[in-house]
Amino acid sequence: MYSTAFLDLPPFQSAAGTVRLPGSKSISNRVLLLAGLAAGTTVVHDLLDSDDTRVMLTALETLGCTLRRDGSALHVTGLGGQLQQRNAKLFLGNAGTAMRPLTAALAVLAATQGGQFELSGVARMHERPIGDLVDALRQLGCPVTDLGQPGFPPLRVGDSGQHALHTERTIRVRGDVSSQFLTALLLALPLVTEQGPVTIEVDGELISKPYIDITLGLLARFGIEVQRSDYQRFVLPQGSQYKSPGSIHVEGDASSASYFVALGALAGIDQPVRIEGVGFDAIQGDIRFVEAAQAMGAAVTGGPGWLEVRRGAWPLKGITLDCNHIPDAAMTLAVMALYADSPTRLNNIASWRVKETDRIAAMATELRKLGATVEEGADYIVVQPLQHWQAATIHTYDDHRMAMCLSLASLNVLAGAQPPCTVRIEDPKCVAKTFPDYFDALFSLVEPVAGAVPVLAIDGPTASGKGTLATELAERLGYHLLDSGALYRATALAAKDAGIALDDGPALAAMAANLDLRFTGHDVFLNGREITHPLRLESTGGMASQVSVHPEVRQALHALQLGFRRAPGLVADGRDMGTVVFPDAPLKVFLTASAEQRAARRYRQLIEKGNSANIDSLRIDLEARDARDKNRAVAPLKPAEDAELLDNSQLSIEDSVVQVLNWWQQRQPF
Ligand SMILES: O=C(O)C1=C[C@@H](OP(=O)(O)O)[C@@H](O)[C@H](O)C1
Ligand SMILES: C=C(OP(=O)(O)O)C(=O)O
Repeated sequence: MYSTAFLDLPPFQSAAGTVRLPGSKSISNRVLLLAGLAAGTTVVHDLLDSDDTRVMLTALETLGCTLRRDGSALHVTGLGGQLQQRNAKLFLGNAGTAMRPLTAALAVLAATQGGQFELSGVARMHERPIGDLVDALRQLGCPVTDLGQPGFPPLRVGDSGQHALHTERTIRVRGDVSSQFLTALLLALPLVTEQGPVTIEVDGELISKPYIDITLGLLARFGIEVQRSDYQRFVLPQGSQYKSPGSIHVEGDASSASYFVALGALAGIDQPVRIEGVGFDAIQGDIRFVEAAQAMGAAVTGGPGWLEVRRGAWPLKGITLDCNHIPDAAMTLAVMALYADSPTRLNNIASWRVKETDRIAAMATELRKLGATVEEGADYIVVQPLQHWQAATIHTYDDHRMAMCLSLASLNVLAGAQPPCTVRIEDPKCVAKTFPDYFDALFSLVEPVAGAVPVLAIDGPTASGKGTLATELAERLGYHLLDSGALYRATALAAKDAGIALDDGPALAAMAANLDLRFTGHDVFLNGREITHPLRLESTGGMASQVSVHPEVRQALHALQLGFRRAPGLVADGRDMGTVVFPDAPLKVFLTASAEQRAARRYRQLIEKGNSANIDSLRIDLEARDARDKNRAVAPLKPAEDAELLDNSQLSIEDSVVQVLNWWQQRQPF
């Protein structure tokens, strides 16, 4: 996951390959609640692991459910309808699928068994309506107290007393703000069917109907057959009991699939984008996003549990569509619309305004930053095709779908953007709500425009602090890191293992070309053996300096180094990154510090690690190494002509990082 302040997406020109989707949020949280209410153990396979499911899991544990992980399966032992905790405070983040159903279930349990629960979330959750559900629960006789603004969380359900509920009454619930209120009642009211059937009627036109089908389908898996008349009247039979199906599989998230369906439609030019985990047999209504994408031109094939998407019509075709049945996935159409030949109008999407953010306003604002012409109304949005693209910083409003949708703007070169534009996504970690690894999945499929993956080259002499600076920069930018010195050090260690003399250039080069080197986080493996510690030894550094004087060795490692240049970008640390390996790097920094300072730093490092050291001999070694690096025939250590010089003798690490990030920012088009 990218926890950076922003993530710059370089322009991409094609996409191909396979993505395996994380589990459906809507199914995961329903299954968790049903398993938590049922008696016995339910084994849940392929559960979504994200912010929204984590808040549900924490809530269930707080309430006394037992959770046990077993590989990719989760064993949930439920309450069997009996409260174990009568008092708890639950924090539910911004998960509508946790807040609404838990409110209903706990309101009913607290009222009938005596208890009191407080449910709260993030600030935005406290702006998302829940009043229609609260009204329905009050009709039933459940005590519900507004702890903030009436009609919005936080709420207290129950008052510790026991109450007879009016289950004989028809419970009326409005359905035109969110279908989750009806879902919440359907999931909770089987708890009170002992005396007779319970009837729910919907007031107003129900929105997002396919989500009710998910609810009814999963209730059926847990042994409860709801009788439904249209989407208007629902009867829970007398004596309904949650019966665990024993084990249950969560299909991949169909809303998350929409980004990759769009990717295939835009950029699956020679090869398709294959999506695994969700297919035409999906129980999620958002699978019908595929029809909308096809109407815009996508070429889609599929079967049970898979889809393959290629570019069909190009440019895409503008469409007018009532999107009420696919409220979440429809956002993706708004970005696809930029690549169309005519305007796209998405109708009946008023619910966008009460989701993670006001999505109609947010979408219009951010698409306009890219240069688009957008018209918004109370319940619709019209997006014009985009000809004159602008690089933009996209604000994401803590809305996962804003981040994922707008990432598709990075394919602008396909719509003729000249030059192709970088798209900056602010707060990329907001995707953690439903798809923590979204950007990794995206990067595994897309091919950047040639030369468009940016490199930030940091060169400098030994002990100048390059490694620390480069690591920190890579972390702040979300970029890959190339510690090119480590390649030379590993070559030296491999030579030692193989008994190759350090002055035998050709033999060293032959070996370096086939180096079996693996970087895993901070650990390094050579031929399967961990070399993280030996790699850092002073003696290894000395050998590396000898190995690196051979032109053949440098040549052999060149290709290996170029391979590190992958999306979204690279911070390359070494001695010839800016001069030889990445001469087109948009920013080259030559880092220095006085020999005295560098010797002192190295001395402190060694002493801290419990090694003995002599500062004078360290300084002599360091100066000898500088001389060797500066005077070697091939790729001598020197600043590139266009390098920024940074002497960090008197700077803290943070000062240096800020300085380099400022230079980096000056080179951005934003
Ligand atoms: O029941 C569900 O799982 C959901 C219903 C939809 O909400 P609305 O009914 O509020 O449109 C959808 O937007 C949300 O992401 C998930
Ligand atoms: C509306 C959404 O979430 P929630 O389940 O919180 O309503 C969404 O995921 O797009």
